[in-house]
Amino acid sequence: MHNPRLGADVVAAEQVQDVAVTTDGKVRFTLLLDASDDATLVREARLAVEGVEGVSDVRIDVTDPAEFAAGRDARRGAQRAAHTHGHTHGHTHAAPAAAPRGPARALPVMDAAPARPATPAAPTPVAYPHLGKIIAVSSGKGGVGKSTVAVNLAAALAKQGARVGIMDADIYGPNLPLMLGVNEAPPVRDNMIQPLMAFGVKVMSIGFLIERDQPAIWRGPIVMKVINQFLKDVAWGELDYLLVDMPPGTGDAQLSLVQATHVHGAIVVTTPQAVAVGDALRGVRMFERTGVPVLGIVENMSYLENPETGKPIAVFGSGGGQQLADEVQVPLLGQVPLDPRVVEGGDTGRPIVVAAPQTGAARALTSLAERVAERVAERYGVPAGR
Ligand SMILES: Nc1ncnc2c1ncn2[C@@H]1O[C@H](COP(=O)(O)OP(=O)(O)OP(=O)(O)O)[C@@H](O)[C@H]1O
Repeated sequence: MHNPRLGADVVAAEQVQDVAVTTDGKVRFTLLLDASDDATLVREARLAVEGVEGVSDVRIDVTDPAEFAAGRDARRGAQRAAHTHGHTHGHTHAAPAAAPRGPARALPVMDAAPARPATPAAPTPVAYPHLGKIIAVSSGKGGVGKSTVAVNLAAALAKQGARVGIMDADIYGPNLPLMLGVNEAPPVRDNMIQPLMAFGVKVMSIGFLIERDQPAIWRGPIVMKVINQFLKDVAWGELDYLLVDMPPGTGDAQLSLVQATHVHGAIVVTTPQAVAVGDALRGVRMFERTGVPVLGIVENMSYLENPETGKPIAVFGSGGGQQLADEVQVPLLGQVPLDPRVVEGGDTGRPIVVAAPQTGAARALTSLAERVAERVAERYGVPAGR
């Protein structure tokens, strides 16, 4: 497998580490992925290994090369310390052979303990074909209107006849209940959590399960559990799209989602200011590094419409979304104007595409939904039954 950045094979370039194989064909390895590495390497590596005869399962831990090196040094230090403690038993210890950094240090066939128990292997993503295309709506920083875009996109896709679900993975600030005007404990039937319905969209939020004022004491591992449970234990039925409203930034939830399932695409929301665009760029890179195709950029709060002429007034500068889209070579899927009715829609639980569909903002969000459906169809074909 060739890495275009290095002009070399990934194995020769020592990007593949800690290879372990079980007798029943499970393969696990660490892939060292530099920030500037090609986005598709993870998926290519998975496909390449899956294509090998006898391989039944592939787990890839994607790690930053610097982090990997730091972790290795720490492990070596610990190994040395362990070997220098006083021994009363009679055998001699071989010096802790500093593991030769040969290319792709293949461990022998391994059925017992993992080589590096301190770093749990990334779980193998589970496919949920009945959920349709899973699309993460993300942003580099908070407050750019990511949840607003997500709920309006969901409602607009449903209006266009698609079967749509939306869930949030934001344990710190779940916005869906307020923005979609639904907030009650979801019923449980046959051990499955029943999603709530709003504007033709099936909704599941952490906000349904926690008290509004409860402190956000949940951290990392809980995110993974919640995401898995929402994917597995919610009675979504057959969907065309499942939108996931991600927390801002590039943290646990993003990683948890891509480890939990195959994410078909990401939409990155930004505002026109350069600073928001810089954060968004990091968001895009994160998805690329984990093999999730970025479907495109949405520029929100792009401009204000002059109430008399309808002409755009650039309040926060202009061109940021396009600049980001050009830089990462994905389309700018839409530009949504600033409109106080968007806020009202969010606060009253009636998304603007439903409450005031004739407004410029609603029209921009509706055409955004069309563009997203087109992008998904270009990549994966038109959903069955549509
Ligand atoms: N196009 C718009 N015009 C006017 N107000 C908007 C627009 N988009 C979003 N807003 C408002 O901006 C605020 C932040 O939006 P939202 O909660 O969707 O952002 P977010 O990026 O999801 O933030 P966080 O992830 O931090 O919760 C909300 O009050 C929302 O109503």
